[in-house]
Amino acid sequence: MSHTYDPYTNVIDTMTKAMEIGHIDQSMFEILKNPQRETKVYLPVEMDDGSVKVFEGYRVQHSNIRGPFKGGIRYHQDCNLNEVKALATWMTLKCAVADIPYGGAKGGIKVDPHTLSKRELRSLTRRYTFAIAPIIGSDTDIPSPDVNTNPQTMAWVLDTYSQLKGHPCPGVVTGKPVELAGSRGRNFATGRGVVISTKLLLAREGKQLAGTTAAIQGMGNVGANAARVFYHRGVKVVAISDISGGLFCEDGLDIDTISVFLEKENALLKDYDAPGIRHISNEEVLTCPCDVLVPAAMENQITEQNADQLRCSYIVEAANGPTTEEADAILEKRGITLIPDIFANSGGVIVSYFEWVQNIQELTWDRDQVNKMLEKLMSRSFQSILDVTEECHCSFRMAAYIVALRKLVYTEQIKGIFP
Ligand SMILES: NC(=O)C1=CN([C@@H]2O[C@H](COP(=O)(O)OP(=O)(O)OC[C@H]3O[C@@H](n4cnc5c(N)ncnc54)[C@H](O)[C@@H]3O)[C@@H](O)[C@H]2O)C=CC1
Ligand SMILES: O=C(O)CCC(=O)C(=O)O
Repeated sequence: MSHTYDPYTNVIDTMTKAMEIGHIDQSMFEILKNPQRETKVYLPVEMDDGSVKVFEGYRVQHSNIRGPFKGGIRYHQDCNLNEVKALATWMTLKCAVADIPYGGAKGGIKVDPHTLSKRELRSLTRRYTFAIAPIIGSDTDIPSPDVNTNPQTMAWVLDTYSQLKGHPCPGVVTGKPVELAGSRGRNFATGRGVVISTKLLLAREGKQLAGTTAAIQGMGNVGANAARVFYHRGVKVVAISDISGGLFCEDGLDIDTISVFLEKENALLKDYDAPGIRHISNEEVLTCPCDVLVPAAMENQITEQNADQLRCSYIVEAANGPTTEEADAILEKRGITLIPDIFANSGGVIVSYFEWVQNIQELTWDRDQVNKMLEKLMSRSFQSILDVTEECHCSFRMAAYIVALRKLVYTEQIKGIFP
């Protein structure tokens, strides 16, 4: 039966199932069911025409059981508290799966940033930073980019926060420009991690990246960088899309040329053309024939409405929460193997961790060192997920949740919350 999609219900239901399958102490669940803190702020901004507009913003701090709160900031017209709660919860689970010493948080502002000038966007970001400044900091809560935010946004957050404190505070955000103490490799990291996840999955089945076909929904930071790394590793990227629609080419798209086109301001795929390319809808990108489907846009894209029509063998979730619970069940029945978001897109937060470590130690690592360490950490956490699929005879999603929940429960127990 179809119902209104609620990402927070999705994550809580999935956690509930994982607690049962993984035989995890249920008493802990009451703690993880609710975020530790939900902050809602109202942000007045003077617009370019002299009027004043008030925007709604959020920062949800789900858990700091395993370390400081950590997670991105999203600007989107549909952003709301429930979505941010789900995203914050996924961060807690993701950092536990990756085995990095962070908890989970997420922030957002309900705004379509494409309707604002650069000055308005900067004012809004500064207002938001002032509003959440009392609850963020290098050892408390460390934001980073997410949908419609980027290194420029992080530079504004960093500058505002540092002015408030009266000294440079590079460790307060990650995903900063390299010139402002950002890490080499962070911008590519989530996309690179998606490719590492795909490689690990295929290797387990005796297959290789080269020669595989992929379709990617969303050509932003994550999707576009995954597409580039795939392309350079010999993957045939047959379909891609952005908010304006999709492109398809059976022989594989020229991702380098398309990437150059997308770097122009306000570039949209609907305006791209080249011989042999067919313009298709966003829905068709999801259902086109390919080996690996990579949803890299928003939540709620693979649903009970289209799960039956997918023509891929594997799904690698680059976005957070792209698959609904109902769709998950259909995919499992159909034998489509899915690598879940809390592992597949963990490359971003893993390299954020490296950035923070470099900031604290006042060191800089080179790109090779970052990429090597990223691959090492992801291989290690993939193995821990694989072990649980074998122990509990469950899907990769269930196994990843079990890995995370066991660590969270154990940490809580050794800290001594329970008698
Ligand atoms: N930026 C990061 O480091 C990380 C991002 N993620 C997740 O990855 C996903 C994408 O994030 P970013 O690439 O950073 O965002 P972005 O803002 O850079 O790009 C989003 C892309 O998706 C497209 N898009 C938006 N709605 C769409 C729709 N309905 N259909 C098709 N395309 C659509 C946009 O046109 C754009 O190409 C989100 O779920 C985010 O939470 C996860 C981990 C880290
Ligand atoms: O890099 C980070 O801190 C987190 C990125 C993020 O928001 C995510 O993984 O969903």
